[in-house]
Amino acid sequence: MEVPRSLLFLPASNARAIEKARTLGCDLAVLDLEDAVAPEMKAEARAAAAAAVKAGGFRGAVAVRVNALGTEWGEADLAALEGLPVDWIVAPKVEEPGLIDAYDARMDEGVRLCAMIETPLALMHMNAIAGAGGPLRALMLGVNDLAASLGTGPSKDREPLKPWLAATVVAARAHGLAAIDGVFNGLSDPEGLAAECAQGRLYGFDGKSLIHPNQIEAAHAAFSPTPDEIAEAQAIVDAFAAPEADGLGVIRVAGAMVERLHLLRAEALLARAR
Ligand SMILES: CC(C)(COP(=O)(O)OP(=O)(O)OC[C@H]1O[C@@H](n2cnc3c(N)ncnc32)[C@H](O)[C@@H]1OP(=O)(O)O)[C@@H](O)C(=O)NCCC(=O)NCCSC(=O)C[C@H](O)C(=O)O
Ligand SMILES: [Mg+2]
Repeated sequence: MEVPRSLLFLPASNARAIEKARTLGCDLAVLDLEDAVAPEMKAEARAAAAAAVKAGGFRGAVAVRVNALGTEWGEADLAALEGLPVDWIVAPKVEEPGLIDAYDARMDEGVRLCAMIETPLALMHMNAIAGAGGPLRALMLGVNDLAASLGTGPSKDREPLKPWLAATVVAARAHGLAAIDGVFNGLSDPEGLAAECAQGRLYGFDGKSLIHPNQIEAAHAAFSPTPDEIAEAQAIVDAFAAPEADGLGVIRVAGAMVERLHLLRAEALLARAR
């Protein structure tokens, strides 16, 4: 599975943004039907998202964030995507593992599901949600809704959200899912964005959700393996491939102890770099 590094949200009601998204290098364009679309525009946005997915032309993969099942729009959003070449469906505010089955029953075979974790109840149920199986392939933290529902105060480095950044990565890793970091709301704060992308990578996230085209490059810089990481991983692979490493579980590489678990990690990093 290709894990996206950059997931660019755009309101499906914004035709110009859809056109623009087709020209951009984001790994995944997420046509939003939920919070970026006003209630009176929901039906129009749904039709626009379906038409855009059908027409294609995106450089990367394409997703639709539907309204939650249980809202007055959720069922119709999913029905409108039936038979269309959508790569991912993003499900907002998932709070119960049973919901994953409900999405599964309404999704075409082969379409991947990304569950958004953005409420206190979701945090409490995260292990069960992540382990629900079916089409679920990723967890995405919804930091705006989460901060609002937790009542956290403003903080430069996301101090109050740190336990939940880590918990999301833990739940994703425990069940073999991709972990996607939340959005950065600043539109003209490249340093803040770079710092937050780096923080997400440090916590173990695979990619970041974005809100503006000018955020794509920072996500790619943070979530792609660096030349140093590639060189280090290649050195580990080469060292274990050497005849003298035959039958050894632990060796010395560049002055450090390296075990076979590091070999697996190095191989995964090289695969991601390719
Ligand atoms: C935030 C914005 C409303 C800002 O829009 P605007 O001021 O119009 O941006 P610019 O003038 O700088 O735009 C320059 C050009 O780029 C295009 N554009 C802008 N944003 C996007 C985008 N997201 N995707 C594609 N293209 C975009 C403009 O059309 C201009 O194009 P052109 O005229 O051809 O030069 C706007 O950026 C925006 O709507 N962003 C997305 C908002 C969104 O989808 N929000 C929902 C998800 S975020 C969230 O809440 C996650 C989660 O649920 C949580 O709880 O945390
Ligand atoms: Mg949200």
